[in-house]
Amino acid sequence: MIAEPQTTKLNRFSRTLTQEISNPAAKAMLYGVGLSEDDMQKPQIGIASTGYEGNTCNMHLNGLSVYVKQGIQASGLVGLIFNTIGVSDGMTNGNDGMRYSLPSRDLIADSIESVVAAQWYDGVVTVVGCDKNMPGAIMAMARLDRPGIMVYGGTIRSGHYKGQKLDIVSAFEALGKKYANNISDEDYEGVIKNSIPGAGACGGMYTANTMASSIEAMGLSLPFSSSYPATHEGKQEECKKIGAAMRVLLERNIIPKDLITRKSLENAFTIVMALGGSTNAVLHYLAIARAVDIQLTLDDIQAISDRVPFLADLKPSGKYYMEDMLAIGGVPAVMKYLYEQGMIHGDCMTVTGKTVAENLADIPSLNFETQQIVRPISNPIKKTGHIQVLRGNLAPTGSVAKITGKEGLQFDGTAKVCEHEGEVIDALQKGEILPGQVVVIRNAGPKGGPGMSEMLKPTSAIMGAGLGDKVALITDGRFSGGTHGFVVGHVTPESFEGGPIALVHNGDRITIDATTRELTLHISDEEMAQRRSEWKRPAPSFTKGVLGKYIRNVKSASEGCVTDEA
Ligand SMILES: CC[C@H](C)C(=O)C(=O)O
Ligand SMILES: [Mg+2]
Repeated sequence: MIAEPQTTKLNRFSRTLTQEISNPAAKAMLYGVGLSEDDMQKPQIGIASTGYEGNTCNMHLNGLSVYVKQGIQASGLVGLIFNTIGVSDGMTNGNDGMRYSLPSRDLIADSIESVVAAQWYDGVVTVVGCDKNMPGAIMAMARLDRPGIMVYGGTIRSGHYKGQKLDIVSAFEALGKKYANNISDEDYEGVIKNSIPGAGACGGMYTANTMASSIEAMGLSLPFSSSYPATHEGKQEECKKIGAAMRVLLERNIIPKDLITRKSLENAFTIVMALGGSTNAVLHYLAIARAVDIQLTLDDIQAISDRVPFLADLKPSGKYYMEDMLAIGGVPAVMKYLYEQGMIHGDCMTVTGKTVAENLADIPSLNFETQQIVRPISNPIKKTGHIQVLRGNLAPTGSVAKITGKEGLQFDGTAKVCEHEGEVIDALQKGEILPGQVVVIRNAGPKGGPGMSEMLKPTSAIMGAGLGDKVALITDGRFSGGTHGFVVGHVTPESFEGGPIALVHNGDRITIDATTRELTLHISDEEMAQRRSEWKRPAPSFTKGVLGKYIRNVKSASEGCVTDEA
């Protein structure tokens, strides 16, 4: 019941609290937090920050949220900051804290959805940094039928030590070097002390930068959001512009569901492929698509990989950092190039209120004479995408490989089974990981882990030990964006569900073939059936708390590990 005259149509949701006579206590509380009578007529925007002090990816986000709020207030809207959680992937990779990383994506989504819906905000701005923040924020925005914009906290600057540039992966790979006696104690400490110089998300084309770049391509953040480093003044300017953009979205009632379409998801994945992004993008876009009821499948992602070349010489497998991208025109320049090549759909709407093509109109083109980071399509790093969906008797419902071609396209080897990622480290220290082996890490899936941990520690240790092109690795866990080498993750069904990965024995022959897209365990069907009849489902390692709840709810990696579906 509207009791007071309606002065604006933009407060579609908040007017329930500010205009309806039946919610006097809510209005009283809004006066209590400092709103004026004038403010009661204005649309209210929730500003969700995943800021916290303990993670470099997130340590500056509460500060950025204040700039967002300033821009929102300046645009005649009310901005109200709230916080939600984040888990540091950099700090949890290689330890049991990692079990909480992927579950944190859904916790973030659920908490943003809860606050925005319960508090009747008319729009939402998410200010996010570490890996799971971005997909979590977008999943929440997708569920909420009101305008939303994501602000990425920005990439970190590179660290420096003895004339070399460093990032977080340098610290992980230093461990492999230490095991292989390839680094002095002084340099080991030097790398650790100098890898991370301050605020910003991990600096290569790792998961945070992958998600930020592709979400920008999908149209859910302002152009350049993924390219301004965390400490660049452009980042603060972007925050201040959010208010004006939000006003346009409110006036035209453009909501994330209008922006997340099959075409814009294709744009997102085109950027993931061209830039050599993280395999985690597969999980996250499957989940984002499901949030808007688009049936995106692994085969759709493979189809994009088949037509989009891998072009960018960015870390982990390449030379450059995300901080280097701004100087060549950032993600918009890459998008423009791909748009001109017919690889990006220009007619998708974005949070600027303009289409992709309109946003790109004034963007300078990539200059292939002056920059070496992004190659032309005529001279790609790899003709097709580095992310490949493999199936076969070892992954009947799919797996996701990261194959840049640098280590070849086929690997034939013998299984070295590790029941936990820690066993890889032990085996490396004992010199038991040998050229020609396929390291199999199981019990690492969404239910079995639980939480489908990233295997950055073992893959970095293998790299650091100089075995990157001699050993392959398969797992029902997933990979950090920092992982490179011959690796296959997301093997489904996972071992906890009795997937064939649970039935591999030491010494079995395994073939990984990115040309036929097959993952094969060379045993007979009879032998497979025999082993299956002897297999017993393990007891879940948690029955209560977040992880117990996760084990009961999470879907397979091939379904994006969503937790909100029956
Ligand atoms: C360097 C890797 C980072 C910590 C990560 O977790 C990812 O990219 O997924
Ligand atoms: Mg990660």
